[in-house]
Amino acid sequence: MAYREIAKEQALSLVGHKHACHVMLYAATDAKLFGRIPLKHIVLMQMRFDGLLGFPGGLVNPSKESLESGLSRELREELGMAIDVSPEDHFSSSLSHSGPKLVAHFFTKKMTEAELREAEAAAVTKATDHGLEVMGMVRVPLFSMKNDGGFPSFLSHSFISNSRSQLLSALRVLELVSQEDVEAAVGKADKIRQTKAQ
Ligand SMILES: O=c1[nH]cnc2c1ncn2[C@H]1C[C@H](O)[C@@H](COP(=O)(O)OP(=O)(O)O)O1
Repeated sequence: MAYREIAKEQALSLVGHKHACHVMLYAATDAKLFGRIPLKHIVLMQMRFDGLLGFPGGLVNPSKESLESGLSRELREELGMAIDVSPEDHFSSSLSHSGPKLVAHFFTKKMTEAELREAEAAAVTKATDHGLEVMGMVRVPLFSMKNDGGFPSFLSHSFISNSRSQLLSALRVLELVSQEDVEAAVGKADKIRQTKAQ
C-alpha cells in the first residue's frame, strides 16, 4: 500500500477513513553486544500474528476517543501495562492512496531502559494479546555486521503497511542511526531481498 504524509488535523477531518495508531518505544542504553559493540539505543517492534513485523498499536475511532487515548488502550492489550502517549509524541500521519481508506498515525515515545524492560516483561506475562495477536516484542538490531547481519538483515524481512518507512524515518529524524548508516543498511537489505527472490 502506498502512503503520503498528511497533517494530523487534516487527517482527522477526513470522512470515511479508518485511523490506525502505532508507537515506536525506544530508550538509550549503555549495553554492548559481545561486550564490545555499543548498542546505544533500544527500539521495540513486534512480531504480529500474521508473521509480519510492525509496531504496537491498532485501530482507533477518533469520533469516540482521542488518538492518544485509543493508542494507550491498544498498548494495554498488547503490552499489558499502561503507557501514556501524549500529543507531543506524535511523529507523523500518513494517508493511504491505494487500497483501503486508512490513515496511519505514528508516535514515538522515549522511555528509560528500565521502563522499556518492564514493558517487554509485561508483554509476555500480563498482556491479553500475547501469543494471540502479538507473538512477541522484538528489539531492532541497529548495528551492521559482516555478511549483512544485524540491521540490513532485519530490514530484509516483511513489514506490515508502512511500518518499515515509519521505522526508517524515526531512526533518521531522532538521530538514533545516522542518515548514512540507514541508507547503507537499506541498500544491503534490498540486495538480500533480491537474492531471496531468485
Ligand atoms: O506498525 C504499523 N504501522 C503502520 N500501520 C500498521 C502497523 N501495524 C498495523 N498497521 C495497519 C494494518 C491495519 O490496516 C491497521 C490496523 O492494524 P492492527 O494493528 O492489526 O490493528 P487492530 O488490532 O486490527 O486494531 O493498521
